[in-house]
Amino acid sequence: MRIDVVTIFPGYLAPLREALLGRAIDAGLISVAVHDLRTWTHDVHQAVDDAPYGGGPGMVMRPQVWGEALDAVVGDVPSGEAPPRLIVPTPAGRPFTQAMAHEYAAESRLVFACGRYEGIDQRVIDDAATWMPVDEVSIGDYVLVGGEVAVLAIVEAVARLLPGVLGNPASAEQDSFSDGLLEGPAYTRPETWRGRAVPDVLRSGNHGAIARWRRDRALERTAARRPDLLAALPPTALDRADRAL
Ligand SMILES: CN1CCN(Cc2ccc(Cn3ccc4ccc(-c5n[nH]c(N)c5C#N)cc43)cc2)CC1
Repeated sequence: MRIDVVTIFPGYLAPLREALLGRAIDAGLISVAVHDLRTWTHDVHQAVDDAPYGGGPGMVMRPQVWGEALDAVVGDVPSGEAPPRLIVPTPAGRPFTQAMAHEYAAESRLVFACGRYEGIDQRVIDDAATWMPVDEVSIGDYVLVGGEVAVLAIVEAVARLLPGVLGNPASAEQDSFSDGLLEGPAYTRPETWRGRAVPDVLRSGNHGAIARWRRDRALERTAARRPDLLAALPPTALDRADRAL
């Protein structure tokens, strides 16, 4: 997978080259190119923002700079080849979900536009949508200062789903949300730590009992922390034992 990121703060994306993602890049599983938006300014101040039409606080990112940047970064899409998907993080975006991470993992190329200030002139998104799929997404109901942190989160969520990136593919298969529930508590050695023992069932070797215990803890945690996920489960998702909990 090829990933391009356009931002006025390239250094914000440095963590993409660390650890697991860094190894995936070194292994050639993904390529990441980070582009400084100011490359496409033509004035001495390298201005990327201007006052909002209609008034209001803050500044809006200028369409001319973004238009030239996306034209250059996306480039000419060879005929017959699918254009990349453009992902624009924004507080007003569609909630980013694990299901979307799987959709994006199936793409051969993703381009990310990192806004700052009050966001990017809407005409940039509208123009881009005439020649490539565009998703305006949000990583959560809280307010950040720009799109870079969201790109780090989205790229990590997508890259870990790519074959060969995770050492243990089973981890991705047993993700939280993969069965619609939050995962339950996890334990490792020592058996007792600060007077707290690991639940006996986990040391019993009884795999059926362990699976049941884990399912029960996942259901309890989901009911307590994310009742919306429980309500969204199809009726067939809960068996008799689940309902007895
Ligand atoms: C008067 N009001 C009018 C509404 N604005 C709304 C607003 C507009 C931009 C910004 C800053 N910003 C700029 C680009 C950008 C991209 C993503 C995100 C982002 N935040 N939270 C997420 N989950 C995000 C994601 N993904 C924030 C961004 C903050 C708040 C506030 C002031």
